[in-house]
Amino acid sequence: MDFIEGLKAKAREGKARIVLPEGLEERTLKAADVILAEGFAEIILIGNPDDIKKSATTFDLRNIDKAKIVDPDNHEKLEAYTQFLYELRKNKGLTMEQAARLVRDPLYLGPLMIKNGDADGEVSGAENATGDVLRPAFQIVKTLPGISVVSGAFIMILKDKEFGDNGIMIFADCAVNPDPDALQLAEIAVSSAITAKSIAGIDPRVSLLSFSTKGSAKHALVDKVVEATEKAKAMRPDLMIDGELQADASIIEAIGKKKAPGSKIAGKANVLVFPDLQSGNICYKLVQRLAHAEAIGPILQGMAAPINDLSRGCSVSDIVNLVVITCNQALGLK
Ligand SMILES: CC(C)(COP(=O)(O)OP(=O)(O)OC[C@H]1O[C@@H](n2cnc3c(N)ncnc32)[C@H](O)[C@@H]1OP(=O)(O)O)[C@@H](O)C(=O)NCCC(=O)NCCS
Ligand SMILES: CC(=O)OP(=O)(O)O
Repeated sequence: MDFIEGLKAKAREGKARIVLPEGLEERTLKAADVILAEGFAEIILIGNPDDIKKSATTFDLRNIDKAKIVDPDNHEKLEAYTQFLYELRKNKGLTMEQAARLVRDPLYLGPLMIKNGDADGEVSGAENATGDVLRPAFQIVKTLPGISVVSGAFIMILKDKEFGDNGIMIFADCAVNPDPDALQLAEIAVSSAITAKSIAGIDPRVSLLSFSTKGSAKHALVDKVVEATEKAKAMRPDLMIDGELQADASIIEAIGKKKAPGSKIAGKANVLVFPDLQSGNICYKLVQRLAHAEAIGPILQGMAAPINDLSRGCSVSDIVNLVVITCNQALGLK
């Protein structure tokens, strides 16, 4: 059984309730149809019910009637959620009028449903930018205890099975933190190791990437990665973490041996931690497009409930895959 089919089988056991706030978006609707046909999740679509039904007919989607549809302008919990949001955010200056407007925004409604126990997880971002998906999630669902920085990881499924574990690697942070400091980078490395084990099912070998390997270059940007590596090792001495390593030294055995002799990670890394969001986001997209890798994510690491983002460039199968991951996260938290 391949990786995704294995996760689908697990998801089927618990049938998590996944809310899709972009219920009128074409790829999202098509993905919902596939998921409902395969029966591994319950789907909640946010959007005007008549418009959703019209689109389902236009796209010839036969399973959408199995979804629960929530009209953001007219549902039984509108007032309760408005009051809830107001209470939650009034100390941040939110007024009742603003709360009443925000609860009609599907990107706020999804996290509100999760926080109130009406859904188990959310996937969105096929048409909205990442920041717009993240802000309501951060404000309403917040982070797991002990986590100060949420980050975005991709499970990369490479065509070349020689890399990672049978072609599976984790790349992070590719989505959230534009310029993490050393402590944040260390936390991202630890969270990525946890994602590798708990979601991808691989034993993490984490490399903190740089343009330098073990002192081959001197620069403040390199110092940050060196410090982050030390902090990550101190946070979790039980994990296999090393840095600073260049990309080739991380994944090519002969180069790892030459540039970082003695490193247990060099040449064998299956979790790549990028020094900032410029490098992480650029790199995952290049590997996805040039090497035709599947990129599943960004999976948000460290959220108190599974809320995951999509790239606006996603395909229907990318959405299905991320819903599978979200179901598995939700079942893991139950
Ligand atoms: C994540 C992001 C949306 C935060 O936006 P922001 O407007 O600067 O947010 P703020 O600093 O005002 O914080 C808003 C809330 O989110 C929380 N937050 C922000 N970043 C966070 C993080 N990485 N982890 C956890 N919480 C975070 C803040 O603590 C704050 O909570 P509060 O309002 O309850 O106090 C912003 O960093 C961003 O846009 N990142 C890049 C996203 C992107 O474009 N990625 C590329 C494509 S995937
Ligand atoms: C994850 C990501 O890069 O999202 P987008 O392509 O929508 O900016």
